[in-house]
Amino acid sequence: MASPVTLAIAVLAALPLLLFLAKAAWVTISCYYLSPARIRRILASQGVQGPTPRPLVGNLREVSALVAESTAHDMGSLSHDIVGRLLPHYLLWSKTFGKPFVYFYGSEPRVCVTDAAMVRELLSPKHARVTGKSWMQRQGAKHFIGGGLLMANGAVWSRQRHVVAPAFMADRLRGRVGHMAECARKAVRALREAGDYEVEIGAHMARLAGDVIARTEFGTSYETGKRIFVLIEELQRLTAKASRYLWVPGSQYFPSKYRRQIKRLNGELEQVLKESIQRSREIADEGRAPSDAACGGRGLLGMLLAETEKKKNENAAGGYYDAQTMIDECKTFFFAGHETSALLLTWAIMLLSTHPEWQDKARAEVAHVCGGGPPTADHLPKLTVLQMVINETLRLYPPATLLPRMAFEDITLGDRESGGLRVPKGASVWIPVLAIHHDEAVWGADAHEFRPDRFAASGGGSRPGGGRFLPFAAGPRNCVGQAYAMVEAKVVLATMLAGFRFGISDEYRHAPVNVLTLRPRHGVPVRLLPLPQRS
Ligand code: HEM
Repeated sequence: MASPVTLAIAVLAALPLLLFLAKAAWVTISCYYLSPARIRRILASQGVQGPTPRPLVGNLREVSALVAESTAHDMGSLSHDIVGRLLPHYLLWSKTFGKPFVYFYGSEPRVCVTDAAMVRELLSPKHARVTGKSWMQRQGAKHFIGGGLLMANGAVWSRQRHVVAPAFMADRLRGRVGHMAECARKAVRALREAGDYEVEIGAHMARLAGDVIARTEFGTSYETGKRIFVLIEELQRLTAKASRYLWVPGSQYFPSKYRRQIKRLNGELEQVLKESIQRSREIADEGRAPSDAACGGRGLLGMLLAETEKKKNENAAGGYYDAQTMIDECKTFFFAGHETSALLLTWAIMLLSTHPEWQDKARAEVAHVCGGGPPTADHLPKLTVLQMVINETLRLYPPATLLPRMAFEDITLGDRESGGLRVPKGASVWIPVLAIHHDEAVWGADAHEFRPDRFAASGGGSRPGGGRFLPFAAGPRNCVGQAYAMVEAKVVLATMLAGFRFGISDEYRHAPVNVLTLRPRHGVPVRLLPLPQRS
């Protein structure tokens, strides 16, 4: 039997481990039980109710079951009334518990807010530093975009935003229009030469949007960057699978087949990006970069390289653009600048194919403004019908259907005296953009119809919904690529309209689904009728 001295030594030796385990247990209980329960109580005291959450899993099972049921089949008709299909839990719970209501995504409380004034306030500069992306979101995106701008928070986000934002200013965008038009012309030429009567346009738009971002921001092409896009897409798919159990405490450390695959693919992606960045750096160092190429020129990669150079010259320690941040930022922009734009173009072509009267109007405007030539920076503001079509597409089919913001401090939305909403630290506010865009109280009885002229009063502008048009979010943390995306959409759609008449294929099955972004489950097959081209 051990003597009391030996026992005391053993206890002392094990003390750090015991303390560590006790701390881990306390943090787990606090994160997964005490804090969510506290937030639920505070919200309930203000009348904010919701479905009863189960321990750990919250209301995840209900959300999954409702969405699985509503999206089990294609839509019977080509209706744009898609809120019940994509956000069935929102419809059910807002009806049952009123607005706002709260549900639990695992142990993360999500307060669903639609009130226009509260949404505006939440997205305003007032809360920009004290709200951001939650642990769950960051963990979910960690392996395919890492700590780039989209997932950064607080002071780090602010600095990163400050560095990249100038790359997307209006004066710099003018220089991109020629490249975008060239990419679009190449795509139209390839489609005409292939002679395909019927094509799945989504795949072509994804490739074209990839070509545009690769060329304008990274000084490369879709073909060269192809491996990057393929890897990001694959990583996104695997990460979504691996994240299904993030609600289980410590699950991020469990070994799984997905995690092994993610590690391997992420390693490959980072290697490809490192080589590409190194190549650009060498070209810039040798002064071989053409004046308008990405490196050393106007593109994002050029700005990031300049930033790291600046840090090196200043000999600054802990600069925000170290090698890993640079790689994460490249991943972020390859991802964010590609998929959403491709979806906007795809849905716009679906809507124009099914509304020939708007297709004719938009084509007539393109012919009138561009005179049969490629669209230029000076033409774009004059394409107001096209602008209305793009806005109406983004209203009906916003690629990002939900906007999440976690409160890192207690915040109050609205006037506390007159019934403002106190959002406790640790709660996420979710803005259901899709539901707001389809709200009849905002847009009228025809809210689910494709009626681009509702944007006519503002000359194709974006404000008829009184600040409730949010495809790019709003405030300081809005989409940094918004102007870029609009320029790109106009250039591509103008070129497509000049190249073809399009109609929806009999094979088209209307089945919008929300897989991180709002996409057509079976793609969008269209019939293309080539139009005569100016020689
Ligand atoms: C139709 C096309 C696009 C749509 C609908 C769209 C939508 C959005 C939305 C809603 C956000 C806010 C997300 C959030 O905070 O949760 C966002 C952020 C962002 N977008 Fe876009 N986007 C589009 C195109 C682009 C393009 C072309 C780029 C890059 C060239 C881009 C880069 C980004 C980045 C980096 C952020 C994070 C900004 C920040 O947190 O400061 N997006 N986008």
